[in-house]
Amino acid sequence: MTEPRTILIADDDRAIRTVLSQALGRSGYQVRATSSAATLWRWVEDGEGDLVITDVVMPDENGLDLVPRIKRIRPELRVVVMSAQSTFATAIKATQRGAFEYLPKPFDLKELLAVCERALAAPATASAEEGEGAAAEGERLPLVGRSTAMQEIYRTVARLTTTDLTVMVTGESGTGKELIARALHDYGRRRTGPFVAINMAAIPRELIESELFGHERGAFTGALNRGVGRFEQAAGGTLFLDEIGDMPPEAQTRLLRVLQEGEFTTVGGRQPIKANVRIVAATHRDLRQLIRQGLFREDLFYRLNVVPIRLPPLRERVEDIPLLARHFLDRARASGLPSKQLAPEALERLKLHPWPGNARELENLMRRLAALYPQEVIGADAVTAELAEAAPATEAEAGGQGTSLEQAVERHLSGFMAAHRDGMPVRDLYERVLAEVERPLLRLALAATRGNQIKAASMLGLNRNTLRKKIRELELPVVRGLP
Ligand SMILES: Nc1ncnc2c1ncn2[C@@H]1O[C@H](COP(=O)(O)OP(=O)(O)OP(=O)(O)O)[C@@H](O)[C@H]1O
Repeated sequence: MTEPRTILIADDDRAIRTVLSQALGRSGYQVRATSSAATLWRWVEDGEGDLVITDVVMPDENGLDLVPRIKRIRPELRVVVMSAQSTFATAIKATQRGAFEYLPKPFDLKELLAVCERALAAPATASAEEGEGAAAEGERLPLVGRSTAMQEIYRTVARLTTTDLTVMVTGESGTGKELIARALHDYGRRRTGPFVAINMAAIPRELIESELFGHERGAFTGALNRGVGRFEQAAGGTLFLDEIGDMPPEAQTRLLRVLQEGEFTTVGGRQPIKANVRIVAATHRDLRQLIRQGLFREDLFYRLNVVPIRLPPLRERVEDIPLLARHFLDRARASGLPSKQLAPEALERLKLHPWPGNARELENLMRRLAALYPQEVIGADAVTAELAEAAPATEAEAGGQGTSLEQAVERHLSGFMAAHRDGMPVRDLYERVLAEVERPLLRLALAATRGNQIKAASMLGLNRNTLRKKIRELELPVVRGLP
């Protein structure tokens, strides 16, 4: 029999001390619990305990301030921080000050037990976590929302700030994917380096490789000088590959090679250059489906999807709406718009909306309300009116059931427009949008005819050669005999 391990608990809430002591005791641990930071500190100084679980807000001292002090005198002693102030700032602070894990309250006892087990099992590294003393502890952190889903994301982001792992952020348009990428950079190891973003959907396909990797003079028509690519610009920092699902196949192959070999060459160049970037990729598309359709390389997916972060749509975390709305009104005021409040009924109204454009749609709505409505307190009517104003035609107005496809397309397109409003080359929008429709249409027709192009062409009412040409242009996979 090995000696039972001792866990030190500090929390000023007696009920929590009791519940934790019982649960940990039942699992075979020895427990000492106190309501004060001072007592915990004395125990630690005396060399007691194999693990610490501490609350943040205690009457005599903030638990977060205690963590670095504990790490200084007993670097091997793991500290788990729990807090009811479940903000992004708490998650980041806990991690950067050297906590082993951060648990937003309320948490599941099973989860706590799992954390304790991990904390006691993992070999102790004597060095304090690297973030300690980091410049960016972030009092004015940009990520808002306290839903369970967001808290899980904060914990993941906080943990990832001490690593250089590749991250894949997925979520609908406007859910905050870029914001997460920035948070990973701003609070990560590479925060003093550059943050460079590139949006695959906003750059003409034929230029993506040279944008990413740079080009030599004369590498292609129009390349009058050597061009530095984003990989080189981001050296020492973070490279954000936005809308990665829109990356053309050749660029995918090249990117895969860079990830495998850790170096790249410019377009037209021979000299390998060391890649020194942390990669964060993002997409609103379903990459697994793109893989099935032959449009995204599976091997590249696994290289990028090292740590996946899924951002839930706003309609799945309506409890975040009041805080977010407040945050966006504050931002509107900071940009010179009048100060506004939302009446409780207005907030209730906001919670009923489906938010196809997510946080971005809410942000735009708050700006409009701040700009257009004279009253200081915004009521439910104003919200309803503005939501109706901005919405695509409703089913009833547009004539019932038959228009649902049109609505779906319109919603998709408005998301597309919103997503690219900052950097979309507007010249070929018509073509691009038609291609968006063409691709699934042709794919489905080919699937329905088991890849028989003659039948598919006749089904579509297209000339066979036209279909063949389109298949080539749209880079559709040619598969025969599909079920
Ligand atoms: N949790 C959040 N807290 C505060 N602001 C947020 C949050 N989520 C999103 N936002 C804000 O909403 C807007 C849209 O976010 P962002 O651009 O990061 O979304 P995205 O998912 O990258 O969108 P797209 O896929 O369309 O590029 C930004 O102004 C961002 O600051």
